[in-house]
Amino acid sequence: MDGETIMTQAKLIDGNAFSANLREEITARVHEIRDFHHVTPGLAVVLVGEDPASQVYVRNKNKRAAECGMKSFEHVLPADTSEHHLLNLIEGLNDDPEVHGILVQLPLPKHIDAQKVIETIRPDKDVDGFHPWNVGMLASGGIGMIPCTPLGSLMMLRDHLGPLTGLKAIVVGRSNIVGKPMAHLLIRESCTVTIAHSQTRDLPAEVRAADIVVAAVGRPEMIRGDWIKPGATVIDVGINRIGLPDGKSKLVGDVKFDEAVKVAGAITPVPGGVGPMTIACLLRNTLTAAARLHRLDIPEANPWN
Ligand SMILES: NC(=O)C1=CN([C@@H]2O[C@H](COP(=O)(O)OP(=O)(O)OC[C@H]3O[C@@H](n4cnc5c(N)ncnc54)[C@H](OP(=O)(O)O)[C@@H]3O)[C@@H](O)[C@H]2O)C=CC1
Ligand SMILES: Nc1nc(=O)c2c([nH]1)NC[C@@H]1CN(c3ccc(C(=O)N[C@@H](CCC(=O)O)C(=O)O)cc3)C=[N+]21
Ligand SMILES: [Mg+2]
Repeated sequence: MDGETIMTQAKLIDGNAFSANLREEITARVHEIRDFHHVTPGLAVVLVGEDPASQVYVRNKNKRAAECGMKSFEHVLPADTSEHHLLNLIEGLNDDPEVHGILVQLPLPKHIDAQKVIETIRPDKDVDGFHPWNVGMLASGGIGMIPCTPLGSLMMLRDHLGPLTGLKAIVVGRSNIVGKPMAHLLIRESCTVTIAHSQTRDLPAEVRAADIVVAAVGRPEMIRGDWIKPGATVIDVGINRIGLPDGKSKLVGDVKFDEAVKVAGAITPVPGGVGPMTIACLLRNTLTAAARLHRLDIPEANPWN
């Protein structure tokens, strides 16, 4: 390297470390409500079909739930499960006093109407925050369940940047599970928010204007280093498994990390960024649901409502 080249390196936002702290706080609260109120938060995870990636997430969730002292209930159903059967299962979980949080892993097989499934979950047990009641609460400023991935992303942004007031943010992706709720959270934080998607004209120029970039596209390494404004904060939500020439595979985000890390002020890695925060926020939402269902007056872990 010649002496005149100034090499900068973005700060890595460590989702593993942040989520470990959050889980520690959650564990303390779980023990507290177990000892003082005799309530053990319970999370039910429903997986339909045998998508191997989903199975990994479900295993992670169960493991982390147990570490935090929560109960977890796993329902793995075959891919040809009928919609009727799935709705009945959810109604049972809605009525089960041991279950405080219900998560149905998406995507669902095509013969099942995912929206109908989401609308069947009791809003106060909807720890994903996908039920229209919770969507509306977030959009209109009420207190509902905040979707886990956007919440985890916001916690990392606030930890790194402090107040986000007045910053220009772009969310690339407009899905109901990541892009739209993320945009709502950033509006609530008084950012000036752009939402980009597949029909956006000149995406690189839109990204270049932003102080905060949230990438939730599902296209491996699509966002390049020279799209990033120098010093910007980059949250890479993408989880893409790509094949390598040697036949193995690895996880990459939606941002070309090796390029972006030289331009950004801070960036989340994949893995070890948003993914672990998503799981920690799921447990946080389950604790919150248990406290609300039992009308317990306990402080929330890392409150953002
Ligand atoms: N870390 C975590 O915990 C989680 C990670 N993920 C990951 O995040 C990524 C996004 O997930 P999700 O929101 O469910 O994905 P979806 O496929 O539901 O949405 C993708 C969005 O990206 C937009 N898009 C697609 N191609 C382009 C393009 N070329 N330029 C601009 N925008 C584009 C789509 O636009 P349009 O609407 O026009 O089609 C759409 O709005 C995935 O990699 C997923 O695996 C998801 C959930 C949790
Ligand atoms: N109803 C529903 N809610 C979801 O929140 C939901 C969903 N369906 N369907 C699938 C996506 C994806 N998702 C992830 C969660 C954790 C990691 C995670 O823990 N990732 C780790 C490790 C990943 C690995 O090594 O495989 C990391 O990025 O470091 C990733 C992805 C939740 N999703
Ligand atoms: Mg999707």
